[in-house]
Amino acid sequence: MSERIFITGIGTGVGKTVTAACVTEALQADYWKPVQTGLTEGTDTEVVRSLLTNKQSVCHPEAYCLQEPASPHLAARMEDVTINVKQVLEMAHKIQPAGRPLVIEGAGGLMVPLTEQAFMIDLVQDLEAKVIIVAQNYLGGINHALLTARVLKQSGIPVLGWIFCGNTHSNEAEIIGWSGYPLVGRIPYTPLVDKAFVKEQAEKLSLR
Ligand SMILES: Nc1ncnc2c1ncn2[C@@H]1O[C@H](COP(=O)(O)OP(=O)(O)OP(=O)(O)O)[C@@H](O)[C@H]1O
Ligand SMILES: C[C@H](N)[C@H](N)CCCCCC(=O)O
Ligand SMILES: [Mg+2]
Repeated sequence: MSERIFITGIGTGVGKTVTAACVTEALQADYWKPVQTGLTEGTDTEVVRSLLTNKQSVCHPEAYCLQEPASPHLAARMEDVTINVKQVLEMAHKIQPAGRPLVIEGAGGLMVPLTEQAFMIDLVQDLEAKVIIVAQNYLGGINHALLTARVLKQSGIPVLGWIFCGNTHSNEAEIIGWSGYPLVGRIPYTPLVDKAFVKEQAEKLSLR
């Protein structure tokens, strides 16, 4: 099986999609967001597709698209949809490009319920993916970052390291030091997230 890289975050809105675009561009990988919640502002898949320069990468359709901007299990409950994890895994197998990595973006953080029985972290385990954790600097972020790191460590999931999105801050050294996971990269704040920015950031990531 080709490599699967799961992009998680210390929470929602921390820059997972922008980071996923940079990682996808850097590896000329394919991109997949299995479960999208919240559709009014467009989907993460559309955003990533619009940010890639290389011609190889394919952005695959979601397994589930749910209207409500909420945790997948709640959005599914509201729309009377059953998220079938087995189907998600079968789809991952079907779309995985031969010889190329698949970058997979979660919804929210790792302890977000995906179904009434399973969390996002359970999907990471089932997918046998390696994880990149996206962190952002805000008051309370050290706690969110280290909780994420601890749950990954306790689950024995392989972690490639941290990508910090937004302005640099001394919290980064704390998060790296306490977690023991390395720095994969920094994606600085920009007034305009566009293809040129993503390409430039992709070249700076330490992914190998
Ligand atoms: N480096 C950056 N510079 C400027 N804006 C950014 C940067 N990174 C992310 N953003 C913006 O911040 C917002 C949240 O980022 P993003 O959509 O990547 O978060 P997310 O973690 O993927 O959220 P979700 O949990 O909804 O998937 C977006 O409007 C995005 O364009
Ligand atoms: C709608 C949002 N942008 C994300 N797609 C889903 C975030 C779920 C977060 C749930 C939670 O941690 O409370
Ligand atoms: Mg996103």
